[in-house]
Amino acid sequence: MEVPGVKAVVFDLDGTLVDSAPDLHAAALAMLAADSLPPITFAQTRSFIGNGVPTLVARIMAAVGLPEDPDRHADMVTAFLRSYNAAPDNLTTLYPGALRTLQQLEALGCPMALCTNKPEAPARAILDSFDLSRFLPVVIGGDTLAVKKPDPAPLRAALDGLGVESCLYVGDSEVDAATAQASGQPFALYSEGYRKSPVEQIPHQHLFDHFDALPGIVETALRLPAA
Ligand SMILES: O=C(O)COP(=O)(O)O
Ligand SMILES: [Mg+2]
Repeated sequence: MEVPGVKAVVFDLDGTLVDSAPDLHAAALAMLAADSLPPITFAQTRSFIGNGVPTLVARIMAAVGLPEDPDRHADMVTAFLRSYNAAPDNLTTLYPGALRTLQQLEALGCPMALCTNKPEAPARAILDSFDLSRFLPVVIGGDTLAVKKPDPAPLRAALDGLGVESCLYVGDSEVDAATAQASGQPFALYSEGYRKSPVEQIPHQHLFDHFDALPGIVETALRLPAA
């Protein structure tokens, strides 16, 4: 494939390749029940996803009326991860066409990586469980570096891992758009994930609502002049 433009594709995970909200919600409910706290709704959990587990837990604590308390927060993050890491792929599903798209991009010789705010261990477990690890040799999780998205460092680390300078970043959220912008990389927005704002309000260069559209977008992006 001619690649005078961007050199690779980097994917977000939650709300992009996989619909993981049901397992995140199950872990949230287990964490709350263990502390005899009231449950939150699935819609609440879904709306709290995007900035990593510590922020997810802080948002859950606020939603059930707990005051800010760093020690309790640390304990609840531990409880959340104990439960989540035990079964991160139980209720999680791949979005339609995602596997086929990865296969097509691999056939085109396109290097690919993962850059997620989910901690690296459950992110890798989910990739293994769906047999996706073979497509994504580089995985940067929310705890891989000292900073998370929207800091540009995780996406830059993914590029370094692939040995390329530019990519199309594919994600579902405001955080992903800000990460791409901060890194100076073009962004493809998947509209069916966990975004909170209308798509018009999320900066993007490409937009798709089904993975079948992504290979065509990637071919176009790879031929554009580098960002
Ligand atoms: O764990 C999160 O909060 C979000 O993860 P993501 O970066 O894969 O969307
Ligand atoms: Mg996401």
